Parts: sequence; C-alpha cells; structure tokens
Amino acid sequence: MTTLYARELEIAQLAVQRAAILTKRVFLEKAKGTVSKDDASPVTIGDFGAQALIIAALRAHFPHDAIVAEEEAAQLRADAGLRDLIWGLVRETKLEDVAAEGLLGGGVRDVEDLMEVLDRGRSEGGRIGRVWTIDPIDGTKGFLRGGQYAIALALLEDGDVKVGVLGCPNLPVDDAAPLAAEVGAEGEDGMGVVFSAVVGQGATSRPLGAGGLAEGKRIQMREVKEMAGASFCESVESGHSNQSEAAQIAQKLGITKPSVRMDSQAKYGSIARGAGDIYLRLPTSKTYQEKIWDHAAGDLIVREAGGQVTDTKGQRLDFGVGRTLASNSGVIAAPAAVHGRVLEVVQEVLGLN
Ligand SMILES: Nc1ncnc2c1ncn2[C@@H]1O[C@H](COP(=O)(O)OS(=O)(=O)O)[C@@H](OP(=O)(O)O)[C@H]1O
Ligand SMILES: [Mg+2]
Ligand SMILES: [Mg+2]
Ligand SMILES: [Mg+2]
Repeated sequence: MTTLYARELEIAQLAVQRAAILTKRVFLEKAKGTVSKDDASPVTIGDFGAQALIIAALRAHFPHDAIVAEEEAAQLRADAGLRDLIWGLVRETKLEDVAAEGLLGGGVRDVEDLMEVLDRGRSEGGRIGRVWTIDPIDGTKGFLRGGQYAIALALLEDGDVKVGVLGCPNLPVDDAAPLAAEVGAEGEDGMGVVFSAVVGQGATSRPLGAGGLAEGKRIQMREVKEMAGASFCESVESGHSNQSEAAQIAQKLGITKPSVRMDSQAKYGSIARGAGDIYLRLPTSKTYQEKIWDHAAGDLIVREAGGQVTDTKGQRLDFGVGRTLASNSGVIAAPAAVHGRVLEVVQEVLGLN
C-alpha cells in the first residue's frame, strides 16, 4: 500500500530544498557585493528564482494542478537585464545529489520558459480540485537581514491543506534549541531545517541540506502546563500584527516572558516543534486580507503537531475562497489544549465577545 500523498510530499520537500540553494546563494552574493543594488533587490532575484524552480518541478510531476504563487512575471518582461540574471541562477541551481536532482527534474528551458513557468502561479485558487500555493521567500525583511525567512509550499485539495512544507534556512536543525529572535546565519553548521506535514500523518522536521532528503523526525507541540511559562511569537513588523494588543493578551494570560519576534512562517514551524508555544497575528487594519501562501503550510504543520489554528473569531483558516483568506481575520495558533483559553482572552481584548 502506498501512503497517501507520499509522492507529493517527496517532490515538495526536494523542490523547497532546491529553491533554498538559490536563495542562500543570492544572500551570500549580496553579502559579497556581487548582486549590486543596481541589478535589482536581492529579494526580487531570490523570489523569482525560487518560485521558478518550484513551479518547474510541479509542472514536471503534476502538470494538471493549479498553482497560486506570490510573484508574477510582468516585472521581468519589462527588464531584460534582471530576467537574464535570474535565468542564469535558475539554470545553475541543482541539488548536489545527482539522483535527487534527477528525481526532482523540472528544468526551465530558456528565458521565455522562465516567464511561462512564473506565470503558471496565477491561478485564482478556490474550493475545487488540487491547488498548490507557493511563497518563494516568506519574510522578505528577514531574508535581507540574514534573519528568519521561509520557503513555503502547500497542496490544497478542495480547499483543505493536505501537504505542507516549510524550508527555514536560518533556524537551527535542533528541535530542542531555544527560541530566539535572530538565530544563526546561513552557512553556519547546524542551521537550516525543513518542516513537513501530511494530513492525518503528523509533522516532521529534517535538516535542510543541499543533497537528497535527510531522515525526518516526528515533531510535537510542547505541553503548556502553566501559562506563566509559555512563550509566544509574533511578527517583527508592527504593521503586520498589532503588538500592543498582543502584549495585553499575554499579560491577561499570565505569560511572563517577552514575545519572540521573528519574520515568516518560521513562527509556525517553531511552535510546532515546541520551541515556542503560541503564535498570535492580530489584524492591524480592516482591509488587509492575509494571503493563502503566507499560512497554508504553517497551518497544517501546527495542526499535525497537536495544535489548533483559527482566526480571531475562532474559525479555521479557510483556504478555499481564493488567493486570500478573505473570510478570516488574524491568526491564533496554539496547542489544542490551551487554544480555547487563548481565544477567549483574544476576544476579550479585541472586544469581540
Ligand atoms: N499589512 C499587512 N498585514 C499583515 N501581513 C502583511 C501585511 N503586508 C504584508 N504582509 C505579509 O506578511 C508576510 C510576512 O509576514 P511576517 O509574519 O514575516 O511579517 S513580519 O515581517 O515578521 O512582520 C509578507 O510575506 P512576504 O511578502 O512573503 O515577505 C506579506 O505577505
Ligand atoms: Mg509571505
Ligand atoms: Mg514572499
Ligand atoms: Mg512579498
């Protein structure tokens, strides 16, 4: 008997791993000054390059699936220099393990094909069928700083997340490493982890590496015995999540430790493996709609590790309404046993009850 989604998981993990080789290289070249400011922002190069590599792999293995990705080719069509620079990087980026690279496949043929591949990510998503969602670099500010960022890939089927993979190049491999705002730097030993989950099959972590897939370990959220000892993470940007409300919520819950602020879905991965406990993302505006690629992989990884993820109204995140989470507002992710209590306090502080 084959395990459900085994092939999707393997391809997704390898695709994320290969994309991370490109983003790490872009970061290092930026540090060396090889990618100059005149060329384009390194984040732009990393975003397009990583997205193209992932979509090329999906096209080769699952040609009929729809794709909702963050970036689109329009900007590149008007900029031949940038296009050629990205094409050069994409062409050269391969997994070090020849067998793994052969298995993943999915090359990009030429510059025109690069545009075509990127634009495959323009699906509107929705409630029907198979839809992959990609954030090639989640946490762009973290990426630029050498802080946390993630390469995020998830498969939705009829609006539900079935497979989620998060590559986090700047998080420690060690699941037991303490949660810190800025940990590690690319290239350092012991850095780079991939979190994965398949619905009903639990969540795992494994070293990110650059070859084939390393062996995975089961991850689980930490049991919160007393709120006083809990730690919560939130966004770095005050414009992305209301930090003063989060502080009030933490205080009411009796949490004594200061929050850990980190960019990207590294927050979901960190709580899923018990390095932190609670992730709060509180709306700062009534108009901003969260994007599905910013949450799909993290949502499944946390739920498969024993957590619950809802919005501030207590509703599950609904990935079936299009490219955004139009029917949700904010995110509360916590171990299932304490999620209800956290939600109660969130609603009290936000005046929702
Ligand atoms: N106004 C507003 N409110 C909420 N969220 C927003 C907002 N603007 C952007 N974004 C999205 O936030 C993504 C980065 O999320 P983070 O949690 O990493 O934010 S933070 O940088 O740590 O604050 C970021 O993802 P990337 O663009 O992939 O970096 C955005 O999609
Ligand atoms: Mg993002
Ligand atoms: Mg992004
Ligand atoms: Mg962006």
